Amino acid sequence: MLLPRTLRNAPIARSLRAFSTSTMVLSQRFTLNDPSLLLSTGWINDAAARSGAGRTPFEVQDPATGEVWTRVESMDATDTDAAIQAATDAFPAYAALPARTRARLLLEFDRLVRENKEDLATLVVMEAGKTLAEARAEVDYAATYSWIMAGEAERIQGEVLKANENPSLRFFTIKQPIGPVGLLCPWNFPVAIALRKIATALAAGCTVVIKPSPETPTTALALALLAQRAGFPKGVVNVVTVSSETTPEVGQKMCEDKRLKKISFTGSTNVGKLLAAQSASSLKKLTLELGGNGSFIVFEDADLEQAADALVANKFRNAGQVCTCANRIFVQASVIDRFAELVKTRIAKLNTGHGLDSGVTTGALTTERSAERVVGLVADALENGGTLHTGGKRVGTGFLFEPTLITGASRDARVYKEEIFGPICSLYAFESEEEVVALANATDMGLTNYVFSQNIGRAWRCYEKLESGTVAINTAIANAAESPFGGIKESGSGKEGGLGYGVDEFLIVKSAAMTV
Ligand SMILES: O=CCCC(=O)O
Repeated sequence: MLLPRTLRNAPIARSLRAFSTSTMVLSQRFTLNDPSLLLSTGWINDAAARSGAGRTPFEVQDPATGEVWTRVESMDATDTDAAIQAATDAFPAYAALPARTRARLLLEFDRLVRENKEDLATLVVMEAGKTLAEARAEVDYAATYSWIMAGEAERIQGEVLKANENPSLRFFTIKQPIGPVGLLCPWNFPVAIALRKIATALAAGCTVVIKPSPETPTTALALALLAQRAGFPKGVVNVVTVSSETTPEVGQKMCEDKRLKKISFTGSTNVGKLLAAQSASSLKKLTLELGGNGSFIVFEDADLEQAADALVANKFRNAGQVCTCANRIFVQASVIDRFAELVKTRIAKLNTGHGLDSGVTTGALTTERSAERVVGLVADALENGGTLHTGGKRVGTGFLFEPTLITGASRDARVYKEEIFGPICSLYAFESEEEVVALANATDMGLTNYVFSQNIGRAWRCYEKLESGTVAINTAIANAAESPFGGIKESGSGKEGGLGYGVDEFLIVKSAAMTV
């Protein structure tokens, strides 16, 4: 790989520094092929950072058991200031690298992510509670972004325009990296969403300050270390690890600090609104991937077996903690009983447990808070007329919850109105296409909707009329790196991934005029 001379030898020396940092592994449940990937402090200027205030590290729990398995240093607004300065200092030189150099660095980063797939997947299981199969799939999915963004780095181009009413005037545009950026990452896809944001920013020529969730700091740190080993220059990738106590001050600092030119956030709509308010003082550009309350619509002319397979795959993936998970499941009245039976049969084959144990198909909710919330949602659905067909209870000592099927809950139930973010399927009957489109659109959210029908005209009409960033037709898969992903209404603004869309979020367009 042809890198500038200053970049070529740097990774080895810097990696040695990383190895010398102490990590705390408190679990016998797993081993890593490369134990140096597990870091316990934040990451600033290509070195493990120690918080100056000497605070007690925060605990990271294994969601399947509730046990603490590692501790990570809790950083605050002062540490964030240092991380922002590192990204600011590194920006001019990084932004000036040729696009092909950035592409090569990204390809090496991509190779290292794939090479370390097993370790990254193991960390995902331990911090997020997924099954190993889901965690491996997440790393594969993550790497589709590092791969595609390497190509995107080379495709950033401007245009030449002729002024139609003035033949002697020409206009040009160039696209330039927006500057150092803040990436606020969620716990439900700690590798995929982080890498999607990191790779896109790096492709554009931006330097980054990453704030992972308190639940899932170790994978973000491992990604930073791999970025360093790939040869990204010092200060280009920085990570501020936060406890739940320091999260608010660090988020606010990142939004208000004028050195960061953009925030990309994935998380809840409420937090997205708060970050938007905090970013107002610096009029920071925002990409917000927020909550959903998507519909999964099954018409009587659908292939019901296919729809049931898709629903179970969609709804119980990551224990239902996916922003694109179906929330309100509308089934045409003539087939709802049969469909419920098909879903129940499939749920009976699921096995909830620790993600590293064999035979487990459904992992844990990531936090105690989520598990308790899901308990409350089921109780509320039953109080609002719902019938419980299967599931409905917590199991084990951690945050495991049985895959659950409810029918007949009213539209007053919280499972209808709120984003469930847990393993609950709640089915509602509808009569006509017009009715179900109106019901699906009667929400402030607009992320993803699903339509199952063999009638191509009907599927197309729904695609056009449903108010969401994405409509998936006869499939449970709503997203891929090639497709622009992002919500409308209160599900957010801006796009991630896609050809040109995601990277444009990290670029400014500068125009020029010239007389010829
Ligand atoms: O939670 C949201 C994940 C969305 C996706 O990347 O498919």
